[in-house]
Amino acid sequence: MTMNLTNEPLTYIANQAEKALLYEVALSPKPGLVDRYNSGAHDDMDFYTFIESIVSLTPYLLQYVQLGNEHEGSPIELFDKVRKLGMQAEKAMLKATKNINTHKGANFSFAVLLAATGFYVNHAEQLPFTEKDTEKVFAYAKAMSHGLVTHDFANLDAKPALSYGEKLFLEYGITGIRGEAEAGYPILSELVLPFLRANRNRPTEELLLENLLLLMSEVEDANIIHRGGIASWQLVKSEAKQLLQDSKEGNLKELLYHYDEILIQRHLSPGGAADLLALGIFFAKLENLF
Ligand SMILES: CC(C)(COP(=O)(O)OP(=O)(O)OC[C@H]1O[C@@H](n2cnc3c(N)ncnc32)[C@H](O[C@H]2O[C@H](COP(=O)(O)OP(=O)(O)OP(=O)(O)O)[C@@H](O)[C@H]2O)[C@@H]1O)[C@@H](O)C(=O)NCCC(=O)NCCS
Ligand SMILES: Nc1ncnc2[nH]cnc12
Repeated sequence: MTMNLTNEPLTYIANQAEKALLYEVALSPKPGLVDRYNSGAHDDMDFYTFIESIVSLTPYLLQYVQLGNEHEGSPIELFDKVRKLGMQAEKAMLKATKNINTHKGANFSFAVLLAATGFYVNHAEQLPFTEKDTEKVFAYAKAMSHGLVTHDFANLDAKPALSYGEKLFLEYGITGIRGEAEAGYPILSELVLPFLRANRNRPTEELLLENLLLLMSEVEDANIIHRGGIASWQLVKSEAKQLLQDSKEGNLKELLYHYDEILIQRHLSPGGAADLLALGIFFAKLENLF
């Protein structure tokens, strides 16, 4: 029998997710992405669309944590509950953005990870998180998402309209955000969080911009692939790696302004990396890293 917490620590957890979404969109200059300076390679959304989107998702962030905290069944049963709530959140988001997809991927992952966090946290003293706490949440998220890829991508041939993610699975076997969830978010546990922990004393903006480049150099970003194909994605990955090297000269922002122009010209946007950056910020906040 689990002990359900009062709302205060649960609200605290949901607030860190809201902050993470705000930090991500405010971070500038981000190559190809919407930020404070421009709309990157997007002509249907801007900074304010993201503000509307985040405000529409905010009440759901707390509900995801509460759902997890009150849950008493299996991890798969929690996934089923949270998927339904996530669909309502997705509807609210699309209403607020006038049908623009700002945070479909982020909403999905925050739903899974906030529910897993809510399930894991039974004592207010568990906050702030240690590395071990974060790992336990990933393990639970993995159990929640067991079988997701097989389940979601079964019978695609019979579906009349396919999402970008579904098309990429059929064409290349790319599993996107579902694959990341089913594996327990290794990109966060093995790449993002070790980087943020090791560099916790650096200025936040610089740290997060570098973290975004690090993600762009590794993530199988379905957004870049659906817009530009595999060759464009490979090129972006190697360019991001090179930029990380070059920025050791202390000119990170200058390099990023320039690379933003390049990705705008190529009409490419690393939306998957942006979502993962927000998730990384959330756990960094729970661990009090900045
Ligand atoms: C499982 C769902 C959440 C999504 O399934 P669906 O098949 O509908 O969508 P996907 O195409 O698979 O993409 C989902 C979003 O995931 C992001 N993403 C892509 N690659 C990765 C990756 N490697 N790691 C992490 N995240 C990734 C990506 O989001 C970003 O892109 C958005 C813009 O995308 P898009 O609409 O394609 O826009 P444009 O390129 O601008 O398109 P055009 O204008 O050119 O047409 C941006 O917002 C970023 O967020 C993908 O969009 C869903 O089906 C589901 O289960 N929903 C249920 C509700 C729910 O979430 N429940 C709670 C959890 S169980
Ligand atoms: N800042 C951003 N710009 C474009 N797409 C995104 N998806 C998530 N964050 C984004």
